[in-house]
Amino acid sequence: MIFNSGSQADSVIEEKNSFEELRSKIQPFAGSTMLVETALQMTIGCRKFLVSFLVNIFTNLMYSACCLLLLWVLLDVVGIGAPSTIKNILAIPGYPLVGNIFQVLNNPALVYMKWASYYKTSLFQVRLGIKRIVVVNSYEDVKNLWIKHSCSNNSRPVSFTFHDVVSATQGFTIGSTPVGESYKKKKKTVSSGLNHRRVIELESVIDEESKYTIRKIMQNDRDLLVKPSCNNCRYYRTLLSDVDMLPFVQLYALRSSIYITYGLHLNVYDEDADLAKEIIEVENNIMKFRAPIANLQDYLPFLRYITWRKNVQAQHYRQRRDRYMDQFLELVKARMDSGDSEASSSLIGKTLALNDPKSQLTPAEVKSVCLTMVSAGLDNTPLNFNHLMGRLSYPSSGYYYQRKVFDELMQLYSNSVCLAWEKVVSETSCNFAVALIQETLRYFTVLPLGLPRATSKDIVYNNAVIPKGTTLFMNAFAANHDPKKFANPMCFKPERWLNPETKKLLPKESLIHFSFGAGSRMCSGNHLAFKEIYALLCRAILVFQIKRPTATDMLMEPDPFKNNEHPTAISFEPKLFKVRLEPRMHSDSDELHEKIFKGP
Ligand code: HEM
Repeated sequence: MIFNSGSQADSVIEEKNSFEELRSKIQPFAGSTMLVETALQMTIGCRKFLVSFLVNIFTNLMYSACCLLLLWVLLDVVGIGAPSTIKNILAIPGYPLVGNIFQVLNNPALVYMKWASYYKTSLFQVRLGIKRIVVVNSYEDVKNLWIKHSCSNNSRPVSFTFHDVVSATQGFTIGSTPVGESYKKKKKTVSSGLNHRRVIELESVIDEESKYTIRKIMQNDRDLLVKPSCNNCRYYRTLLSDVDMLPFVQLYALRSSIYITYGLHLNVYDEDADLAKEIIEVENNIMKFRAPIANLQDYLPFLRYITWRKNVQAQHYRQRRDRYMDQFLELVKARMDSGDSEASSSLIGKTLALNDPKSQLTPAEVKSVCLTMVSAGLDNTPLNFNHLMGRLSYPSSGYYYQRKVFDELMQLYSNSVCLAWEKVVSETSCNFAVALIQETLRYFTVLPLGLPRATSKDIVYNNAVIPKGTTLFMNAFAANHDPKKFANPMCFKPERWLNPETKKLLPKESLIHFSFGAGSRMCSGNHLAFKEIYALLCRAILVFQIKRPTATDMLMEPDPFKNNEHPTAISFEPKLFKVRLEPRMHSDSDELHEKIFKGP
């Protein structure tokens, strides 16, 4: 036998000695020498097998550990495959290979905000698997990087789940299209349909849709159907009078976008109810694939082969979406062919009829515009409105805000709810209502991390060069709650948008929030969203008193993070809450009641 080392030789000699000792002990008692020999051989065999087995395991473990160590050195220390660090910007410490990804899975905006405060810097970089991302937290840095550097900060990053799987057939929405010629054409089309002037022209749509929504809310509650002067529902309220406003507002936003886009009236409470439910469900689920962190496979590519369930889900929603998106497009084309004027004057109708080859969109670009229009405001507008309703249902502060809006409307419109009902669609003159909406947009910041940006050129900022192609996250929640800009930022205070003496709105430039983003890729639907919320809010306050729900556990939790049902989602998704609606009584409330039920 060849011994590898002295210690191994020693152990064999030791083993032999103990074997002789054992033999001498057994010998006197053994009936048969053969039997003893066999027993001894077996004992030694087992022992040898056990030792070699343990040595094998140990060797394999050592090999695996060495391989992992080597992999870590190559990938993390040497940096093969790892995104390179940007000099002069703090890099938040993370873990090998995955970086910071598992630290920011839940409520990433809150985690970033805490890091900004802990490391005393608004600007830092994180590593999410194979991607390096610069996160910007303060009001001032957001303003500088998004507005002053808007030409270099004007693209969108491309992700595997959203761009390659979900968007494979209908194309990307405009908000997720990287900058380029195609983006410019699509953006121009949507902007021309949603700019300030065009939104004023869309008054009739908002008038009809907000009236329809208020009527449906009233029809949903038997007590609200009675004329206000005969109504005594406040004496016998039950749990049934608590209402979840979100589905009504989602249908309001959906009907408005479908009409603006295709010139079609969806009968969302009757024959198109299933279709409406399908669109809301599918779009809501697709939004989840856009979440900046939830799709781990975007950052850890090897998961693309393991997390097949995510891909299957993404493909499933894509197919469901294809069905209704293709149907809408076919329908609008057929209506245009049959001379339907509403279809021809819709956004898509006008786009399809365009003859200028320069600005003409390809079929894929038309699909992308349709998709943007259907999906963009479907969640954000209703969620903001709903948050505001929750605020108004708080007994002292909320009731006070409603009184302020109502009194101002009465002062503006000759003390008539009927006149105010008409005017709130064409004018946005109620300062307190505007302030309430601005404060809701700021405080709630429905998209706390906005939509990610990608730099299209190098940006030199504070001694650092942020290279072209870097992903930037605007922590819009942190910037909107920056104490250097907003005094007492965690407090919901609509008055901050008003001049303390005149009670008029502050000039636009003096106070800005980032809930619609900023710069060249700011939300194209901001005028429409604002107008939709303003008209519905004023009309709701003219007709109802929004009260605390009868079930006390249904009162809204105002902190968006605590109230967030899906902390990994891209937008805040509040837990279910309700409000109670009582009819508002004013001198011409009965007349308004009749008006709401008249006509289409
Ligand atoms: C309260 C409601 C809404 C909120 C809070 C909101 C918020 C946002 C945000 C944060 C962005 C990213 C901006 C940036 O990167 O700077 C965005 C982009 C966009 N939004 Fe909205 N949005 C709302 C409603 C709407 C509506 C109703 C539409 C249209 C029907 C719309 C259309 C778009 C489009 C087209 C973009 C992409 C702009 C681009 O990339 O050039 N949004 N929105």
